[in-house]
Amino acid sequence: MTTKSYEMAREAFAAWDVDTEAALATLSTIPISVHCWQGDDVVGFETRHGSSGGGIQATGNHPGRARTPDELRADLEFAYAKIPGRHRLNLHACYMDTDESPDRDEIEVKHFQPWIDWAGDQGVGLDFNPTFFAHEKADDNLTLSHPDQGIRDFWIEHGKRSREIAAAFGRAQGSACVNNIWVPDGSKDNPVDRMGARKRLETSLDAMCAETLNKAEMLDAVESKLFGIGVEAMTVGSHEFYMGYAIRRDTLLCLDMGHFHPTENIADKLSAVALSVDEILLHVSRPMRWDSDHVILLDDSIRAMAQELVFGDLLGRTHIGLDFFDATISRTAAWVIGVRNMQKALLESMLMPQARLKAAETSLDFTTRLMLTEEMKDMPFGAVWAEFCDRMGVPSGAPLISDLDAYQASVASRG
Ligand SMILES: C[C@H](O)[C@H](O)[C@@H](O)C(=O)CO
Ligand SMILES: [Mn+2]
Repeated sequence: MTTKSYEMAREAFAAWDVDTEAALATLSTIPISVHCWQGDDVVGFETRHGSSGGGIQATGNHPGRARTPDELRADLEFAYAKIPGRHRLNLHACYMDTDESPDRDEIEVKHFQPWIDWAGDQGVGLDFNPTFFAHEKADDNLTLSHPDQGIRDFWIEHGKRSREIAAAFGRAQGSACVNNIWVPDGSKDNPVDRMGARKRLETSLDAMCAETLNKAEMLDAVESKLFGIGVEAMTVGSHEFYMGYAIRRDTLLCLDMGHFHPTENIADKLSAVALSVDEILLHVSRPMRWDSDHVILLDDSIRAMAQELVFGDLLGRTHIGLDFFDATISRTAAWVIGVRNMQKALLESMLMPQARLKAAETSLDFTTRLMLTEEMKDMPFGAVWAEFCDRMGVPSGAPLISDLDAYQASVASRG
């Protein structure tokens, strides 16, 4: 039964020609790809470990880190139950679930079979990522662009196998698995041969992706980065590098909100790159002074991103993934808060009087545009969101907080 506050909200939005029912129906169809690595601080489940973190690091020591695939799956099941709608899981190769100890160039579909089975049972679609960090052969902060052909070949093989695993995920689940390629390669100090490094990266990517796989099963994406810890002077896979690569090789382009200069508006990039690539992958994140990967808030940067997706009609060709990892708070709460904030931002954008705003802009009536956007801030979005949660059978408000607290208490004794 709909609440009185929702009925009032529905009428308030209708007065601006906004259909809340249509917005709720659309929101229920948008999957968010939930990143597995928030659950265990990007550690993974391999038995062999290297020292290289690739310049990414989860900080904090909150109790409850998932130590096994079973613990991670239990945490995910809890989190999904507190998030309205049906969503996906973004799995990294280092989260294999097997008694064997394959090196990265030896991974096979069988090492991920428990994830495929679980995802099928849960109705969760899987996305995938080769893992080019946390390995002794990545300790130079160079992988696919390493000057040593042997090291490049090792990582090319890892990438090939990852694509096959992603395709197997896609076949099993009946929807394309996005296979996102991020390599940490870069240079701490000023390099003298940027061109050499970039040519090597391009050649390696080409070798890795040489086999044409069915796009209905697997979609390659490439993720750029401005800089990382230890690679301050140059990242080989910069934005310009991958933008060009994605266009030349017809892959998805991944835009991570933490991978640009802090003054850049990442939302502004969506419409620009959408004219050159068919599909986009987003890593929605919250950089604070650097690529710190804080849990996303319902803040202006997320709202702007969501508004571009909705107003630019980009939802149909954008895969929304999250990328943050905070180990100072409950990891399950971090997932729930982050995914819900992304959904809230999308809902708010869908509830904007888009036609009126665009008409004002087209007629150069910037006063009306400004008045409208500011008036909208007083609209009862919360009542529509609460209705969505209610219809989807998930709690919000105080009951949600007590569920999150109770689950955290139940995992706090993990060693
Ligand atoms: C674990 C992910 O692959 C990683 O966060 C990557 O997407 C990235 O953003 C590195 O900074
Ligand atoms: Mn990322």
